[in-house]
Formats: sequence, C-alpha cells, structure tokens
Amino acid sequence: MTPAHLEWPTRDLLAHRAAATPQRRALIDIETDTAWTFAEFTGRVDRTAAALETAVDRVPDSHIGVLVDTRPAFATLFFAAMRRGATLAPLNVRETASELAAKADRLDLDALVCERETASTASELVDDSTPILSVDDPTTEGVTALSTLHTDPGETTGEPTADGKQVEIQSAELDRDHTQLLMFTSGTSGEPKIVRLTVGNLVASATASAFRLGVDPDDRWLCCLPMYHMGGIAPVIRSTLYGTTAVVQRTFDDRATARAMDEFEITGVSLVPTMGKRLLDAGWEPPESLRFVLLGGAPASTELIERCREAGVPVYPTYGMTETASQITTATPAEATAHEGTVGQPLVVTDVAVVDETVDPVPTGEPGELVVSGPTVTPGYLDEERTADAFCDRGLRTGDVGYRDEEGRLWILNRRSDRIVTGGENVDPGEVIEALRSHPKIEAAAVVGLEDEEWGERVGALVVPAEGIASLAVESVRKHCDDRLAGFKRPKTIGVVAELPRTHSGTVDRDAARDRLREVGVDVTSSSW
Ligand SMILES: O=C(O)CCC(=O)c1ccccc1C(=O)O
Repeated sequence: MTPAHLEWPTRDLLAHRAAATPQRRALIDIETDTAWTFAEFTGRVDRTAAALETAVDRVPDSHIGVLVDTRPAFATLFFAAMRRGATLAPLNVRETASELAAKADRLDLDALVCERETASTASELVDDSTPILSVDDPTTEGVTALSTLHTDPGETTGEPTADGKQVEIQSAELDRDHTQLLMFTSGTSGEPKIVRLTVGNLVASATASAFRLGVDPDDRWLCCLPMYHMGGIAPVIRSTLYGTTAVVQRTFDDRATARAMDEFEITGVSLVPTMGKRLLDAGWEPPESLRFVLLGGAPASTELIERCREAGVPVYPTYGMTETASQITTATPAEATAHEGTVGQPLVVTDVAVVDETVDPVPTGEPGELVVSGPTVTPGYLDEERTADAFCDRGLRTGDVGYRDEEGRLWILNRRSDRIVTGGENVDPGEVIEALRSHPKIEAAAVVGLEDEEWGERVGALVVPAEGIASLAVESVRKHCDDRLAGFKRPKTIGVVAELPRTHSGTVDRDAARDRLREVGVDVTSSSW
C-alpha cells in the first residue's frame, strides 16, 4: 500500500484556489452579466453549504437531487457538496415530470435543489418530508443565494471582503473515494444507468485533461453544454482546479454563442458535433483568442472536422463517457487532420485495451471492444448487478467497438449495443451508415433495428439529404445499397428527414429514430434479402 504522504492530494479544490489566487476570476455568468472572483465563489459555496446543513439532518453522504439548469448556482452547489461530503445527483431539467419522477425514485434523495423555473416540477418529485431548496431566493437579489422552500435557510456566512483576505478557508482533506456525483447516462433505450463518480475520478480527469489541452493562466472556458451532463460539468471542475475562468451560458445558440466567444475572448469551448455544425452553418468565424474546441459526446463526421480545419477552428475530437468522468482519448487538431476520423490517444492516466469476445487483446489495427482502465473510471453503477456485468479484469467494458494504430491512436467504429440482429445475422449499423453516406446526395444517416415478424429485426434507415438537395428518391437510396451491401444488411425501411433526432447530449436518439421511421419510412423490396 502507498504510504499516505505519497498519495495524490485530494484537498478542497476551490478552497485551495481561493487561498492561492483569491482575486482571479472564477466565474462569469452571461445571463445576469455577473462575475465572481475565487474569493467570492468560495464565500458563496460556504453559504450554500450552510443552507444544506440547515435543510438536511446529516449532510455527509446525503443524496442531494439537483434540478437546476446551466448557471453558476449549479457550480456553487457542486463545490458545496464537495466541501461537506454530500453526493449530488443532477437531473435533466428538460425532461417531463413523469420521466424525472421515475429517476428521483431510484435516488433515495435527502433533499432536492431547484430553481425558479423548476420549482413546481420539483414539488412533484419528492414527498413532503423531503426538503426542497431553491437557488433563487425570492427575497434577495443574489443569484446564487440559496433559500429553502420547505425549511428555514438559517444563518449564512457574510460576503468576503474585497481583497478576499478574510475568507475562511476550509481546506479539509477530502475522501478521494467519496461518491461526489451520481450521473444518469444518456441511455437511449432501457432503464438509464446511474454512474457513481468519486472525487478521485473527477480530479484525475481534470488533471489529465490539462496534459492534452494545455493550460494558460488567462484561459476562459465557455460552458454552454448542460451541466447535468458530464461534458457540461467537467469544464467547471477543470477551471477551478487550474484557477482559470468558466464563462457560463445557460443555453447554446449559434449566434449568441458565437457572439459570446468574441465578447469574452474565449480560449476554449466544449461542444457536441451538432453545435459545431450549427456554428459553421451560421458563418461563424472563430475569435483569435480561441485555442481549443473540445468536440465530443457523439462521433464527429470527417466532413465536420474538415469544415473546422477550413474555417480555422482548433478542433480536438474526443471520445469519452460519463463512466470515465469525460475524456478517454482526445486528438489534437494536427492529428485530426493527418489521421482522418481518429479520436486520438488516451489521456495520460488512462489505458484503453482493444479485446475480442474472450476479453483477450486483438492485434494492432484490428477492431474489438474497448476496455478502459485508470483513475478516471467509475468504481461502478448504483446497481451492483450492472457493475458486475460492466467490469472485467482489465477494466470497464465500454460496449463500443474500435481499433488503434501503431501509435495508439483510436478510431471508434460503433456502439456494440446498437448491433442489429436480423435472421441470425449481426449487422453493424456503422457499416450501413458508411454505405449510405457514400451516396452523393446523403449527408447523414441513422440506422436502427425495426421489429420484424419474420426476421426478428430488419434494418431501417433515416437519411438526411445533403445541403441544397431538394428531393432524394428512396428508390435511388435502395439502388445505392443494393450495389454496396449484402442483402441482410440493406435497409428495408427508409425515411428521408431534414434532421436526425438527437438526445440532449447530441447522440442520435435511437428510439426517436425508430418512431420517425414508423411515421415516414417507406418499405422497399430489395432484390435479395
Ligand atoms: O459522452 C459522454 O458521456 C461524455 C462526453 C463529454 O464529456 C464531452 C462532451 C462534449 C464535449 C466535451 C466533452 C468532454 O469530454 O469534456
């Protein structure tokens, strides 16, 4: 065992930051045009932590649900929970009350934190004995002041002085193995999994990220991804660890986001591919200040990477999961250009093994399931059975298929769980998508299995016509596939749509794609099955 004094430090990141650089800017909120120094931020966190103490009998290890959208108050709650050893369970504010109630039921909540917009939904999610707190105090102007709806807010500590000197720094050592976050994976079918992420996972991820993206003391990271997803909260943790500024934008909007990048001289931003495409479609020109666009959450097309290169966007395609506290591999702009389609090499602390069905490594260049290990990997799901299923001796089985080159760069082929089984044959949707995308009039495609009486499943395809293509004949798509795919792989139902349905995190929503196909799909007869 490693002696304690040689172990990775797990002190309160924010308290440490507030002591080291109290006057540097921690957060900028675009919506309210407000900025907080690290001294002010840590003061707010203390007040929020005090309000939690008042509302919850025993804060350490309590489960605190969060129904708050992307705003500084979310960041404040995160660090308040960290400081007091509570566990935060962020919920997706865009879901319906019934979807949220099903999730809340699984979390065993000791309290629920809402905001003005979600207060009425929040009251439907928990019973009367569970305190509900709001980050919008109706009696004060403070955006991050936290009051309670069901209970008295009690005493709060005062604001720090202008020079931050009187801030009381609580820099207690944190328990690295403490579960800091319970995150729902953006599952597209079946019951979503609840991922446990520890303080150690989050700190390791934020540390390793810096070795790929670099850190400049004047960095400003634009946070416009939802903070209840991993890709949205990760930049807040990174910025606090680095002592740099998180600029918070409640919702992405191509024009408003482009404007914010100019106005705040943004140096980095996390985006999902759909956002990157929308920015470019709107004629976005990246500001000179911009050093990186971390592009993840879903595979980016080679066309999008090429468009980024042409527009001078410093794009870092990344492959990550909630289960690994964000990035697993990340490619640099130079790699992304020189090695088309790659998501780059693993972060410095992460190992990726490519394995066959018996979990033995396959030779370089050959495809296999990706197994991830290292300090960013979750200790498991809330559900023990699912944990047992997901892990092997080598680490976390991702269910994704990919291959690596001699230098260790990774390519993702498809999500294994998306595999379609038709008439006993396995179909890799990625292969069908590739065939469809080689059609000159098709820009994007989603391929899913549709229930079929005879074959179990049949292949269905939603296709999006390329820009400027007024009409795309289903017959021409069918012919194109006839020439390129074995009979069982050819789409038997084809639908032409303007846009693919996507989940909030940007991945294709496969259930919605299936529904769309049932609505607009045309059944085609292939010359052979
Ligand atoms: O796919 C996931 O669940 C993680 C995605 C993620 O973290 C992410 C998504 C978009 C942009 C950047 C990142 C990141 O790795 O920080």
